[in-house]
Amino acid sequence: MSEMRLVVVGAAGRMGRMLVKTIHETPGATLCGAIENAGSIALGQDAGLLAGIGETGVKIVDDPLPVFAKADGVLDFTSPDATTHFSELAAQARIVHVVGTTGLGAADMGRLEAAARHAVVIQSGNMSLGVNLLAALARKVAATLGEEFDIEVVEMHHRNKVDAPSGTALLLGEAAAQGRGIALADHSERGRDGITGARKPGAIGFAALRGGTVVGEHSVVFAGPHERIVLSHLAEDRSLFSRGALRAALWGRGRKPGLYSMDDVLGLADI
Ligand SMILES: NC(=O)C1=CN([C@@H]2O[C@H](COP(=O)(O)OP(=O)(O)OC[C@H]3O[C@@H](n4cnc5c(N)ncnc54)[C@H](OP(=O)(O)O)[C@@H]3O)[C@@H](O)[C@H]2O)C=CC1
Ligand SMILES: O=C(O)C1=N[C@H](C(=O)O)C[C@H](O)C1
Repeated sequence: MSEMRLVVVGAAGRMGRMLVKTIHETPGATLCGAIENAGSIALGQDAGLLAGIGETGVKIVDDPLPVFAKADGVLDFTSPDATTHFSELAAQARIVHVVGTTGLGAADMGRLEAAARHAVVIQSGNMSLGVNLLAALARKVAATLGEEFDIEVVEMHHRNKVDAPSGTALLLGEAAAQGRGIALADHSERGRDGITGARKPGAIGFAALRGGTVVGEHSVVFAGPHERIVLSHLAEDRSLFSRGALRAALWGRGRKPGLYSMDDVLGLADI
């Protein structure tokens, strides 16, 4: 099969630059386009030079339409507004859309589902193998332990992260809720402050720390009578996420339209 031609949107961002580098290192994939916001100071620059891998001949532009028309897939770690817009364009072009963007609300997910009727959309709050394995473990542990074990999800990220709780924290909370057979929306406790009253039985709590350059750290705490089980993942480098995104794109090529997760890509759905 020919190399998969990939576009990176948000190409000047932290993840965008890492994705450009990872495409360069991945057999079977080639960079065919790089998109940034209109008005970005990165417009006109070579995406490879910006990513520190040398000249690629792919200049960063702000019009996705002609670029998507020549591509097989798009890697998208941007913002919820940008991602929902790109999902419509990717669906029109019938190309694979890998969505790493977090902070997506229910309406945004509805727009991704609509796009997935026409194209392959792979969405996950965390593209790393380790976190998706951790989620499968959290599901199992939650299914095994009773309600006398309180579940708390704790995360820490760098000072520039704009959304909380992180997409990963929500993914882990969702896995724990599935294990318990409950709906996360009805049991989540966020942002405790002041006289909160005692913890509600069966709640799944979230706490978010921000600071420094932390790539991403997550723990699911099961706190029971006189003992605690803590499942943790520490991301040491963003290439974890970009390599997962590349794996997802290559997996998605030629598949039937639909909304897929990293569990599908990694074969973890039955664990
Ligand atoms: N699922 C996963 O595994 C991971 C997910 N993420 C998520 O990815 C997202 C991005 O993170 P990060 O790279 O750190 O953030 P950055 O802010 O560094 O990068 C986002 C980039 O997208 C650009 N952008 C925003 N809107 C548009 C648009 N309409 N068109 C083109 N480009 C646009 C931004 O430009 P500008 O600055 O001009 O707005 C910026 O360059 C976040 O939601 C984060 O949580 C991050 C790591 C892993
Ligand atoms: O913004 C980040 O940096 C990250 N975002 C994702 C999230 O919200 O969970 C994934 C990773 O933890 C890094």
